[in-house]
Amino acid sequence: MFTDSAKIFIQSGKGGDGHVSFRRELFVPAGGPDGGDGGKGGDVIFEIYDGLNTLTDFRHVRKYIAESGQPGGKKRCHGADGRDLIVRVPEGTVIRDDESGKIIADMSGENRRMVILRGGKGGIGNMHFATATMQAPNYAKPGQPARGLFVRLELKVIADVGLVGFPNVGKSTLLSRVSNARPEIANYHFTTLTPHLGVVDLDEGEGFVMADLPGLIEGASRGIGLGYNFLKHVERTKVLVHVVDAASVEGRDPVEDVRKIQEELQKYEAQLLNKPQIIAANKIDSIVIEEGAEDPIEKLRRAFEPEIPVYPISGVTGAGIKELKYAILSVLKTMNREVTVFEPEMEIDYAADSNLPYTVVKEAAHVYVVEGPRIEKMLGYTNLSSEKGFDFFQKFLKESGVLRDLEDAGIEEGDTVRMYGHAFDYYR
Ligand SMILES: Nc1nc2c(ncn2[C@@H]2O[C@H](COP(=O)(O)OP(=O)(O)OP(=O)(O)O)[C@@H](O)[C@H]2O)c(=O)[nH]1
Repeated sequence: MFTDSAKIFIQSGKGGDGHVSFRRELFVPAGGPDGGDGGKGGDVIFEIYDGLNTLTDFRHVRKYIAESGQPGGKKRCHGADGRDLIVRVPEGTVIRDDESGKIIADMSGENRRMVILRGGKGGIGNMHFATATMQAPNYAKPGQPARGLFVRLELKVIADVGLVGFPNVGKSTLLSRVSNARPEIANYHFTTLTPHLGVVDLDEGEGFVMADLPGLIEGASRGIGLGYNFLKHVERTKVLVHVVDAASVEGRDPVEDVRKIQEELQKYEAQLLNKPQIIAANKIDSIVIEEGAEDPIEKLRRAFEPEIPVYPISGVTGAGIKELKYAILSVLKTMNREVTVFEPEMEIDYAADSNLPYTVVKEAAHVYVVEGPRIEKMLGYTNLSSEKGFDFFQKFLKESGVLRDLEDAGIEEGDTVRMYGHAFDYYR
C-alpha cells in the first residue's frame, strides 16, 4: 500500500557466446578458425529522474531485465551488445540487497546514474584460439552468465516538510492551497494512504517539497497507535508541520492533538522530536469563541511557544498561508539541506558460481585436462594476459580446489595442464 518501499527483481543481460566456425573458401580446403566474439550483455543502470517522487511505479512493474548479448557468428562476426536497462528512480532511493539488507547504492547527491548490475562479457570466438600447435580449435568461450538479484528500494527523503495531523484537520486542503499538488479532498475519515507531494514555489526560485503524510488510522484517538509506515515517512522529512483544527469543527482539541502526535513520535524514535516543528492552526475561518472561553490560538501559543511557533491559517480562505510558507522556508534555510549519502555496504560478487562442476582428468602421461562450466565461466571473465588476471586465475585454482584435485590425481613438476585452449606447466 505504501509507496516508499518496493521489492523488485533486476537482471543483467547474459554475454553472447563466442562462435566456433572455420573459413570455407573455394580452393582453401581447411580454412582457419573464424568464429566471432559474442556481444556484451546489457547493464542494469539506475538513474535519478527529477520528475519522480514516489516509488509507486515499482508496484506495477516488478521485473527489470536487461537484454542479452548476441552470440558471435561465422566470418568473424561480432555479436551485438545487449541494450542496457535504465531504471528511473526518485532522488533519495536507497537500493538494498533484499536477502542481506545491505546497501548496494544510494541514489542521492552525486550518484545520479549508477551501474547496479553489470552485463556479462561476451565470450570470445574460436578465431582467437589458433596457435602454432592448435590450428583448428574446436572451442570458443561462452558469454558470462546473466546476474539476477532481488533488491529493495527505499525512499530515504520524501520531502523537506511533512504535514502531520489527524484525519480531516485539513492537510490535503493546505497542500493543494500552497503547492501544485491536487490531492482529493473529501470530508470523510479514511485517511490518505500514500504521501501526496507538492512543490511549494516561493519567489526568486526558492521553494521546497511538502508532503501530506499518511498514517493516522481511524480510531487512532481511541488509543490505536500511529502506523509504523507513517513514522517511517516522518523520518524522511526535515521539518514537521502539525496541522490542527483550531475551530474544533469535529470536536477535536488542537493542543491535545499535537501532544498525542508528539508522544507517538517519541515512542517510535525520540530523535524525531529534534526536527524543527511548526503548528499550523487551521480552519480559523470557522472559529467561534464562546463567552468566557479562551481563544484556541492563544491556547496553542501558551502551550507550545516559543519552542514551536503557531501560525493561524485557513486552507479554505487562504488567510495566513503566506506567513506560514515563509516561516517554513526560513527554518529550512537554517538547516543543512544537503542529504547524507549512504556508502555502499556490499559489492555484487560476479564470481559467485561456486556450485558449478568441473573435472580433472589425466589425459596422457604428464598431461592433465581440467574442464567444466566452472572453469569455462572463470576463464570467461578473466584476462590471462594481464598480470592481475593471471593472479586471479592462480588464486582461483587454489581456492576452488582445482589445484588439490590435480595433486590428488598425481600431477608432478613440469607436467602440462590444459584448460580450454590454454596450456600451463605445473610448478609447485
Ligand atoms: N472551514 C474550513 N474547513 C476546512 C479548512 N481546511 C479544510 N477544511 C475542510 O475539512 C475537511 C477535511 O479536509 P482535508 O484537507 O481532506 O483533511 P485531511 O487532514 O487532509 O484529511 P485526511 O486526508 O483524511 O488525512 C474538508 O471538508 C475540508 O473542506 C479550513 O481552513 N476551513
